[in-house]
Amino acid sequence: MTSTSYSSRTGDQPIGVAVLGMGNVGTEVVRILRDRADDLKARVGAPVVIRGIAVRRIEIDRGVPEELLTTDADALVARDDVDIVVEVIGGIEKPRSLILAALNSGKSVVTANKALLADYTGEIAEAAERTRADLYFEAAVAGAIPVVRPLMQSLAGDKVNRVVGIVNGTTNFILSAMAATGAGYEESLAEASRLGYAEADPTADVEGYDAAAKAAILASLAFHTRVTAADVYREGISNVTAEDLATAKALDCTVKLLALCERVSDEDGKERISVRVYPALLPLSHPLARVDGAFNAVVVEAEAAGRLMFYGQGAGGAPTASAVMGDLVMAARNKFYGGRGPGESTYAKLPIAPMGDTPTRYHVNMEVADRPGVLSGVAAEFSKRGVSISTVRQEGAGEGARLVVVTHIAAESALAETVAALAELEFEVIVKSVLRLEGTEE
Ligand SMILES: NC(=O)c1ccc[n+]([C@@H]2O[C@H](COP(=O)([O-])OP(=O)(O)OC[C@H]3O[C@@H](n4cnc5c(N)ncnc54)[C@H](O)[C@@H]3O)[C@@H](O)[C@H]2O)c1
Ligand SMILES: N[C@@H](CCO)C(=O)O
Ligand code: NA
Repeated sequence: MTSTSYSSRTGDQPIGVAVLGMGNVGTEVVRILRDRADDLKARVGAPVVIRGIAVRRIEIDRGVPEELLTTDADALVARDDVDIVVEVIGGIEKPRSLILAALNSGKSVVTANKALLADYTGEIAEAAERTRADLYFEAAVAGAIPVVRPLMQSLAGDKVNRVVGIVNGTTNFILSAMAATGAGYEESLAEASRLGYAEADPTADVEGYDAAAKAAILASLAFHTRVTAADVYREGISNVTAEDLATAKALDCTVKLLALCERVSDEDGKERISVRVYPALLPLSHPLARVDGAFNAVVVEAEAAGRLMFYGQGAGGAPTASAVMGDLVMAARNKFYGGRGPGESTYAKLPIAPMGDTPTRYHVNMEVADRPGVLSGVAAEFSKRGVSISTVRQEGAGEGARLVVVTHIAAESALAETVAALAELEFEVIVKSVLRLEGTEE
């Protein structure tokens, strides 16, 4: 006979919450907790009460009673009247020890910290399993957009084959501004920081680390396999030029920083997973091409469900707080009624495919001398390595003519070898840029 555990709480006993960090996200979480206290009580079954808010400096006026503020996050987490810990500090070491302390003592944790989850997913998930504590992190991927819960729960009975998304608001904001108005990279980044989208260190955004952490989380959920940030191939947007965007426009494409998670087969037909983040050309007809500004979108392809698309605000204090609050209500209900949210699922343990085996299409932009034999010489280098050419376009004539080759699907390693060989040709070929082309079938 199985036993069922019910909470012994009554509706008079509040659920105690500790909020760690009062920056962009924490400020909005605290505001909603205070402004919506009656609704939250009705939705949970018991009052949800802030026991304390950990901040770095008390003296700043934050519009909350001063007695709620503390600089001692460890002591706040350890309080007996704290049932749920909301971590919105960011960073790695401090939140790691606070989250582990909370989980080890059976407290529920809600976090928006994708960097931490992607690096320490094993340690944190195992701590939650040991004490059967709740660990919720909807805000960690694509801000307000429900995507963690759909993968973990709604699609738990389906087989997910592919997840492709724009999951970083800052870089999407920058690329959209550069494409639409020709705005500069630096000024767009400064604006994204001012609007509260960028990480404390925006290198995490522009170099793709933030998107890679989110890709690791998405792939873990989609493929029931533990994937960490180190498993994700990553390129950021710092090398994307105004010329790349102009090229994209001429091809009826745009450039987006994509997170791609997919099942791929090795030569023996065994299943592996490929998880990667890079800027890529995307046809304007693709649904992700129309996602602009700090908006994010995630397309999930599942065997029975087919294609699903999730779209919305992927960054910013209030949208992210919405996702945190959804998790907080879940965790509070579990405290009140008993029961537990879903834990980590890693049973499939699929291997990660090396980046060199990853199949993609490429757009190769070359400067060449327009002389007899050059085009056939270039084409020969592609065909020698099994990289099939889809289209070739020449622009200009004489020295410095442009040759633009678009390939069919080829392995990353074959393309890299081709580019290296082109540089060795006796006639002059300068590869100006190589952009991957996603969102097409061939
Ligand atoms: N801003 C967003 O759009 C967004 C979206 C999704 C997820 N996130 C994640 O949410 C987390 C918070 O992001 P944010 O934008 O609010 O960051 P933020 O830098 O605005 O806020 C963090 C706050 O925590 C405080 N803090 C740092 N160390 C502390 C400590 N030891 N004790 C108490 N307070 C401490 C800082 O002073 C700061 O006020 C990060 O993990 C981030 O990756 C942010
Ligand atoms: N810095 C992140 C915040 C949301 O996770 C972004 O720009 O998407
Ligand atoms: Na989300």
